[in-house]
Amino acid sequence: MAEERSEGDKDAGDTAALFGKVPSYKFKRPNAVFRNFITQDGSSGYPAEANRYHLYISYGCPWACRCLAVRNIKGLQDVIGVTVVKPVFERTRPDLDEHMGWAFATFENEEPRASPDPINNAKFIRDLYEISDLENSKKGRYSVPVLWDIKSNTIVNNESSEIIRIFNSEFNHLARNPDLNLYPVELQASIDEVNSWVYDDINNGVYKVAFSTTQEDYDRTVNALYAGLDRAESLLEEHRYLVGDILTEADIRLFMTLIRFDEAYAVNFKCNKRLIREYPNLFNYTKDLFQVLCTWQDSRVGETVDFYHICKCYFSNFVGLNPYKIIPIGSTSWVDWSTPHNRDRF
Ligand SMILES: N[C@@H](CCC(=O)N[C@@H](CS)C(=O)NCC(=O)O)C(=O)O
Repeated sequence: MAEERSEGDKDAGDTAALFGKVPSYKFKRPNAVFRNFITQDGSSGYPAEANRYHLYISYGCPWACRCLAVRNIKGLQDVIGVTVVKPVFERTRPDLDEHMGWAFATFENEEPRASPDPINNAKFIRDLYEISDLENSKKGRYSVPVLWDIKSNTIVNNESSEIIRIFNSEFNHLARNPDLNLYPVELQASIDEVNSWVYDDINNGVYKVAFSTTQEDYDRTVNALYAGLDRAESLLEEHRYLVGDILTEADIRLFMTLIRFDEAYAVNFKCNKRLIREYPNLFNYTKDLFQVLCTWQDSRVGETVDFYHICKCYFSNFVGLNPYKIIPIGSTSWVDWSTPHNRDRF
């Protein structure tokens, strides 16, 4: 069930490139460490049970939001709980080291839509990694999403591409939408193929652009990003979704990058050759996805998009890119993702 080559495995590397410091080397996304699977039959040691697992996310993070979107669209809201962290990093061990990371709200309403941790009463995502595996956690990357097993008190998986597959296939006996299959067998090869270039050029591509430290690197990565967007634009000329006419995980994965693009990536990440709202197909597709996901069986995936969290997260946490943490005025006020689109012509 795992992706043969998971995204985390592809780009092993250093963590300082991600946040805070200005890196002097090429951007590499570090490996996710926890890679266990939950299975319906329990054969993996982690059986799919209601209210046993908990998902920790940030609304800023596109990787975490894909997990939230799949959990919602499958109708697992009453089966898998969710806690949202605050959008801005904090010092996690002020007396010990310099680490800045995801923090839980200390009380309800401290920050809109962020909450205290109801499961572990942790203060930081870092605490969850240290409870699970202190030695490995010393490598120092404490990312979201985190899928937590309440019963054995550990992180089960922190790789979004795997968590969405777990939610898609392993909880069907508990899901409100068991028949929705975002990774059907007959489309798996096509989905994998699309995921591969969408990940390299677009999902992860925007980060490669942002963390380029030479003009040469920037030129190369930004050209790859726009080649990827152009490729998606022309695919969407022929079909409603990326892999034909049915919604798959490939769409949810692309959507989470597109919806952040004009606000965050075009500005803070220097991805400004063309905005998503200037691409006829990508713009309408993003609206379509937003609307389909919002209304599908009350999945309320639209609630996974929170521009307050997105802007606070992107403009505050990448200190090397935006040292004064100014949040630019942006355009969310005029882009209404719920306005008509032309995608139902297919
Ligand atoms: N491979 C991971 C990547 C997740 C990831 O990069 N999350 C970022 C937020 S967008 C994070 O939590 N970074 C915090 C840190 O690295 O300390 C996945 O797809 O699940």
